[in-house]
Amino acid sequence: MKSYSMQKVRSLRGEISVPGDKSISHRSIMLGSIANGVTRVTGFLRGEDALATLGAFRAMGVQIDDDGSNVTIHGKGLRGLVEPTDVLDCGNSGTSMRLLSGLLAGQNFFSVLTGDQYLRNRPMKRVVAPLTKMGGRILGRAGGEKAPLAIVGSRLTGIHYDSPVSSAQVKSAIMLAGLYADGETVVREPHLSRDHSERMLRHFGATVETFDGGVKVCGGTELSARDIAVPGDISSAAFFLVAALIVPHADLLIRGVGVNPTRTGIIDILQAMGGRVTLENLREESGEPVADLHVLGSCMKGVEISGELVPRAIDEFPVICVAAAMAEGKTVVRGAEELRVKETDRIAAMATNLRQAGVEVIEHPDGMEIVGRGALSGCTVDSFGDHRIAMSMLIAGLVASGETTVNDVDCIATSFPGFFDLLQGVISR
Ligand SMILES: O=C(O)C1=C[C@@H](OP(=O)(O)O)[C@@H](O)[C@H](O)C1
Ligand SMILES: C=C(OP(=O)(O)O)C(=O)O
Repeated sequence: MKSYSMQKVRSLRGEISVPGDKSISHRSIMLGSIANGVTRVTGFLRGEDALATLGAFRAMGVQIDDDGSNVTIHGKGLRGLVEPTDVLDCGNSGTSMRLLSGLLAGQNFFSVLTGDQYLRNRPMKRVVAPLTKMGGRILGRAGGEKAPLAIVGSRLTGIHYDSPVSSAQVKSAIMLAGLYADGETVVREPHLSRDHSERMLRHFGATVETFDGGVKVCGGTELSARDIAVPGDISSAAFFLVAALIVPHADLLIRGVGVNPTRTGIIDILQAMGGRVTLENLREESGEPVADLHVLGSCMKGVEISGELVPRAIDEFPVICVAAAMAEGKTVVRGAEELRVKETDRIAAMATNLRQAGVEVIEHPDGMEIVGRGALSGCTVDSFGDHRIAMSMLIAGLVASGETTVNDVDCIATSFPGFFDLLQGVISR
């Protein structure tokens, strides 16, 4: 297992672009594969998670070419996938496993989904239960809670489902199953989660109706291939946003970042903390808003985060914790119990690691309190096998005294290939 050590930096400046959005990359392969015609994807994220999705569709008979620039998907239509001859390995990717569960539940073949030690420990009943209500037949370990999941493709019927969690993976799994179901499928959620599936389905010509609190899809409609330009991932940009805010006098421009309002909680939170982040050159590509983000070193203060902001910033909490530790005053996060069921328990992991860096952290079942002290001490910490914990602690290392070592950093490749080079390119010591 590789470790990486970071020393305190003197400054951070430059112009960068971050790799493509992970959520949109997964969905481009899924919808491109079941559409009629050829879908060309630019900006596809070649991280392990999205590549796991790509591998799964190749294993179901879809021709997907990658010339290093464009990914070209030769769509097979709604009913064109074929039974895979082996289990489908989703690696570390919850998005692959949960969305695939929905898509596979309505096929006319058998399939098995598995993943790495972290993914096999994450909750799957949240998709298995509603898919079973639709007529899906899915078995898994621990009574269907854990992968491997064995899926016997079945005839599905649309349902009206009130999801207890604000989760785009749950919502998307049910919507994808809904494409194969008789009648209409409606999903409601407590707060709006990312809506990339809704947007991309519409881009591919599906009838998708969104209303306050939910979404409706109708089964049986064929999709038409459409080209997709994947914007930069705001969840990857988040590490650079926080880096530039906490390094004194930093000045950074991040070009071409997806700024879908269901994903911009990080910007709202950092601005509320006093962070100088501005959106420039706002435009739209493939049905998704995109902008350049300009960020300047800032003095920040603690804030309270809860409610609808939580799903809008769900993957950014580890690095928000670093911003909070460098701010003045207390930051309180509540209503974020979902953080406990990500690649690792992100509340426990960040509490443990920030305490190592000298920060006072109080844990709650659904969140945490971080007492900002505007300074961090160098330390040695673990990634807990979680890419976002690894990158967050390396960002902390930019401003910590002495040296910060993060153990087990290979996981960064799941979402952010090129992270180290990009960071090295903007810092100076
Ligand atoms: O649908 C998606 O692409 C994702 C949804 C979120 O998960 P949940 O739906 O579990 O909140 C997020 O954490 C994950 O990184 C990607
Ligand atoms: C939670 C994440 O992804 P997934 O659920 O797809 O593993 C993430 O990327 O932070």
